[in-house]
Amino acid sequence: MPKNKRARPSVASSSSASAPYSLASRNAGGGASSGIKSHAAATTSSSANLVAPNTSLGQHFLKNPAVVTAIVAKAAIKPTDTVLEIGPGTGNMTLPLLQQSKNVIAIEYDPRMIREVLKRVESTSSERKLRVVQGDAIKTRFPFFDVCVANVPYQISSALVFKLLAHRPMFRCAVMMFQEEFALRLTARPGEALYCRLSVNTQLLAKVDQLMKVGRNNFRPPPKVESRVVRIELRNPPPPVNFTEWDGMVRLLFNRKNKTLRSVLLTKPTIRMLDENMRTQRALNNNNNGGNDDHRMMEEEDDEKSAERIIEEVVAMEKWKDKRASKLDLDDFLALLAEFNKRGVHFA
Ligand SMILES: C[S@@+](CC[C@H](N)C(=O)[O-])C[C@H]1O[C@@H](n2cnc3c(N)ncnc32)[C@H](O)[C@@H]1O
Repeated sequence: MPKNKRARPSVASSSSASAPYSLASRNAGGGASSGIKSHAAATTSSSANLVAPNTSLGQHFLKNPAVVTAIVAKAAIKPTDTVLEIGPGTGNMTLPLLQQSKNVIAIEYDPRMIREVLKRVESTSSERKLRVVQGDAIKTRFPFFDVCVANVPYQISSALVFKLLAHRPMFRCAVMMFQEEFALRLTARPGEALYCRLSVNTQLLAKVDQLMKVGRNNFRPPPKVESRVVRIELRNPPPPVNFTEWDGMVRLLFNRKNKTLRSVLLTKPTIRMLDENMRTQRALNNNNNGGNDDHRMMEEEDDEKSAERIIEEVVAMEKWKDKRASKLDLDDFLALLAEFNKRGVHFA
């Protein structure tokens, strides 16, 4: 796996995090509506692109206008849309996004970049449509948006995907650039080498499409790895599953994805953790169902069994015997979780 050398930025001080910047507010009342420059010209000739990139912040700017145009087209932005852009940098993608949308809210960590992107819209018809928030996108509360577009440092990819999967209200889609291997993990299928916890969690909550490959030389400076653009659309309605518990189970099973379920689940620490969860769950059930005799009888039967015995029973079933996480699909994981829950075993 290619290692990304860029470090995640340290968190901005709370006083500076999430501070909105807007030329519109600084310049209210002034400025002609000259319209933004053609994007090709803006990308290749803007002084913004002369700002020294800080690669420790993942600053690899898209320098090929054709790629920018293709990404913006894939986002299918409507004139009524609010677009959330993560990491606008010098604004190479921000400008065409502004042209197509009602407004753009951009979250950028580096104040130098914020100055550049604001400079590029100053005195244009887009000026009032742009709001830039300074902060770490992972720690900043997202505003309402219809479409998210992002070309971010690859080391925040995972946190960003999980943040988007959990975001409500649901948005129409997110079009995101990722390191190639990360993008392929999002859509990996059972049995493929890249199939992992990220794959099943993402596919449980969203539909992901691979849109295009983007070579290293489309960036300034070129990153060490190839990139891909994907579209993420949240499943609506979301699946009826407790995600914390689902992720608890999936995380355990993918720790050693090529081992049998039996050998992954029947370890001392796992049994201890599941026994603890069972005790908590039983205590809660007893409180909640104090007057329900049928339920109490079922609980008493379950009470006799330890997590270890229940795991033994489940992994011995024909459906789960000798199975490994690396070969199970979403329906298998859902069925496995339901089987454990039915027997009182919980993963969170
Ligand atoms: C790969 S550059 C992309 C810039 C621009 N979108 C483009 O395509 O040319 C990533 C941008 O994200 C910003 N950034 C890095 N970490 C960030 C974070 N945690 N939150 C918000 N922005 C971040 C960087 O400063 C940089 O401007």
